[in-house]
Amino acid sequence: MIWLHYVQIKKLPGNEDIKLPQKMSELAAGFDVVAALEEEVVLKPGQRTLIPTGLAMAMPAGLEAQIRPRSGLAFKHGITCLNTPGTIDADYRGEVKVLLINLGQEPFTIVRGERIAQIVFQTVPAIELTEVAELSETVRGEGGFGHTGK
Ligand SMILES: O=c1ccn([C@H]2C[C@H](O)[C@@H](COP(=O)(O)OP(=O)(O)OP(=O)(O)O)O2)c(=O)[nH]1
Repeated sequence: MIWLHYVQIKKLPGNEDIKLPQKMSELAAGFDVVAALEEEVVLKPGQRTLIPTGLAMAMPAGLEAQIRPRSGLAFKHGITCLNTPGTIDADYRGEVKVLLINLGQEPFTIVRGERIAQIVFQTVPAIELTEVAELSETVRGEGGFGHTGK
């Protein structure tokens, strides 16, 4: 069964022309989001920039939204999200922004309305942290960071 979550989304003033995040196929996990830039931005190799989406959201408690790169932009141009996955908290009411970085060799131009990233919604488990003096024992113990070899 598919549980439907209701997320409110608002176009910020001056962004009435901006498309709402859109699934590009029936079962796509992500909603593509577009750049709400007033003027085009040229991202030089190694440069990062915060791109506005012109949108704000309100999710029910227990959801988060992740801002993830688009694989096509990453593969063809080296454009990715620096903080991937970016976290949008359910109580955040500011403009959703996308932190892009150009890891490619060429300058990359971003224009208004271009699909720059995707939003994937996730449920967040309710967690309560309990401080303890001793942790339960496991076979792995403190092994990590490649302790099982290649
Ligand atoms: O890619 C992102 C990441 C974050 N945000 C917004 C929504 C999120 O709820 C808020 C805070 O993000 P985060 O917790 O990652 O940032 P922080 O560096 O811990 O800042 P803060 O002290 O404002 O929480 O910024 C975005 O718009 N895009």
